[in-house]
Amino acid sequence: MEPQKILSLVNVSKSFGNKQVLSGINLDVYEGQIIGYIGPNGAGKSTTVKLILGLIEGYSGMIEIFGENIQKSDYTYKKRIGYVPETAELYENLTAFEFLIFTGEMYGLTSEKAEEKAFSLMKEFGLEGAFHQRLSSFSKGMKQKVLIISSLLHDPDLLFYDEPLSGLDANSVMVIKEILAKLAEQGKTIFYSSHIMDVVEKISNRIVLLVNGEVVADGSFEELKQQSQEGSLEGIFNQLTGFTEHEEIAERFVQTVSEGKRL
Ligand SMILES: Nc1ncnc2c1ncn2[C@@H]1O[C@H](COP(=O)(O)OP(=O)(O)OP(=O)(O)O)[C@@H](O)[C@H]1O
Repeated sequence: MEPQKILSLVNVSKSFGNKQVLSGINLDVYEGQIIGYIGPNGAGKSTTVKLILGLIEGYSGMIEIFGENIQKSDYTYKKRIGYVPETAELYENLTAFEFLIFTGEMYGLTSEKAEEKAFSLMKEFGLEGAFHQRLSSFSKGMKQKVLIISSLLHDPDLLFYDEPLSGLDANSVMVIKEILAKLAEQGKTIFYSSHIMDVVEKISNRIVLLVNGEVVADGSFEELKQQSQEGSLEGIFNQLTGFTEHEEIAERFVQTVSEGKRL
């Protein structure tokens, strides 16, 4: 059976004022794919994700999710989506329990089911003792785990993760990587945006590189490696973004830092 197309971007362009941020993005994403969506700071990655999620508006081209044009469909498709944003506004005064019940119910779970699932998932992360504590008292990594749980409570088919491992320790990173691989095996589709190249290299089965709002590479790590003759995704990234100046920049930076000190 042909894999199902989950997400499609056709010639999508977006400008903020007179600044063009995305220039004709074409992308078809299929069931079970883990897309590593990478690119330099300001390339337009978050903008792409926010457009797909309907969080920002005003673009040209077409975006389809689960076969429906998002400009024409109602909001029901959102129930099948999970999202961990780059910077999250957590309701810090709520406890983890309250926050997770709230998001679970918003996505259509009963409060009993949301509580049961939220507690079990918190427990798997070793956070059951903090279930009734306010999020304001959570460490960065604990908050990140709560966000990951909230993105999965309703068992979505399509996941958008923007730097999801931010603040997580090495053990937790291993667990999340494994979880993502298992979710993809079950047919979930994951759109994964990150700057941590070795993680992207390991977990993605397809890598899309965005530079200045344009897709400049799209393929598996093995395919990109063959095209570029570089051994690591970091090397491929440097090569395709034309960046070779790290030593010179560091040299000038440190020189400036050490200038003009009064003794
Ligand atoms: N609401 C906005 N208004 C004006 N410009 C914006 C807005 N959001 C993003 N931009 C601009 O769009 C460009 C792309 O931003 P975006 O956040 O999509 O980049 P990114 O690839 O996710 O970067 P990073 O890796 O740093 O997170 C940047 O130049 C940014 O300044």
